[in-house]
Amino acid sequence: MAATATPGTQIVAPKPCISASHRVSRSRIPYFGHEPKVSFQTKLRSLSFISATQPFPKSNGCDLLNSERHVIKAMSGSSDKQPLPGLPVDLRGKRAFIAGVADDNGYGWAIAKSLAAAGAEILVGTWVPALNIFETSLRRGKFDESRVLPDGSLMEITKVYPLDAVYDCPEDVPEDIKTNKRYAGSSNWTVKEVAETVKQDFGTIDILVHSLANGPEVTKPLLETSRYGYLAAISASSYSFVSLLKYFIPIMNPGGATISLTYIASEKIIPGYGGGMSSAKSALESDTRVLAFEAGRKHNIRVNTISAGPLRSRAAKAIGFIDMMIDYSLENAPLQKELTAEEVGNAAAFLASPLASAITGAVVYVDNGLNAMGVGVDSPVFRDLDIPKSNKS
Ligand SMILES: NC(=O)c1ccc[n+]([C@@H]2O[C@H](COP(=O)([O-])OP(=O)(O)OC[C@H]3O[C@@H](n4cnc5c(N)ncnc54)[C@H](O)[C@@H]3O)[C@@H](O)[C@H]2O)c1
Repeated sequence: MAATATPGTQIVAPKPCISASHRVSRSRIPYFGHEPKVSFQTKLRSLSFISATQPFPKSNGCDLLNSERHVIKAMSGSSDKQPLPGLPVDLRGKRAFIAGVADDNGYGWAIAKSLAAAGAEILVGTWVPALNIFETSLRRGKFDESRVLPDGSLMEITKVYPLDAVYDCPEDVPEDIKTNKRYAGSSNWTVKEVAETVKQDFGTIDILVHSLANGPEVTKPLLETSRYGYLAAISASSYSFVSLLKYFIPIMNPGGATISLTYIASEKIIPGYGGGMSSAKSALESDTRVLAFEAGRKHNIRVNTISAGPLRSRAAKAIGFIDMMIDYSLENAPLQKELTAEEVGNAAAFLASPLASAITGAVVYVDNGLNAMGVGVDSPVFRDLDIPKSNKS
């Protein structure tokens, strides 16, 4: 089991048994459609209002049998799953694992929210050095404002797993990382171990999201990038996706979907996006096609990547020129508006849903159309051209 606490809760238990903070709206009751292999006790423990160290409350007049009946109903999928009107992105009964969530500013968080809004149960994988602060912030309610879903309920994260996607299994972890104090207190965080723990906890998942990247020399031009920096960028930003699929596909239900995040620097020159990160994104896109074939044929799993426009995330701010890229997009993209993380989240929810059942091996651009431009129309050479400006009404 992962050595982390489980923030949030998913189940509506009978009122006398839980505090108000544990109550969630009816729309957040999960459907455990595919997981009968897990024991009832394990399921109870995995539900976050009962932590692994806290026994199920027996005092204060709780009707335990009633509670159990209630939980069993939620887990059995026998809840009244009514068809929604229209053509909705309906992910009720699906479980998603999102790798690369460590705050509420990035694409991973936005994708988690959109998947949750569509009804999916949310598990996240958080980089070990960022785990403590993320869990503490979650617990203290620092993210509560950004947890609000369109229906007014709060996004619930059923479990946070420590993860370092640069390591596949314990044998790969070097001594200096094993003894690093930022890793002390966490265990089972290599990709293989996380997949095994998710399997123990929940049996299966339906959606896998890779929203992580790292390039230690990203601020250096490619010509000045070391072999170490280049390979580290590929390892953290590209191979990590291959590794996640390798270990998670065996616990994914057929018909499932996987999504990663890429950037236009994979195919066009973006000065400033260095350190081998452009190469890493090219590899990620190429792998998306090959993995789509392999995962599609063998497991009926779809593999897509979203080429997202610029967002002021923590990782992007570290590169140092994100505001320039946002300004450039505002000036030059067909749609003259700032891209929101939610727009990428919603595209991911669509791609993960049955509505996208024939889409695989694709690079899907969610960037206000910037990728389609052949020139930057804000260049002074175009000053005499009558270029339409958006009507920002
Ligand atoms: N922000 C942008 O402008 C932009 C544009 C296009 C694509 N993207 C891509 O979106 C994805 C998410 O990035 P973001 O910009 O939302 O920033 P972010 O900081 O929210 O996400 C990056 C995450 O990667 C995690 N991470 C780093 N190394 C890791 C490792 N070894 N194991 C596990 N997790 C690790 C970090 O802790 C962080 O949570 C990345 O793939 C990024 O390249 C971002």
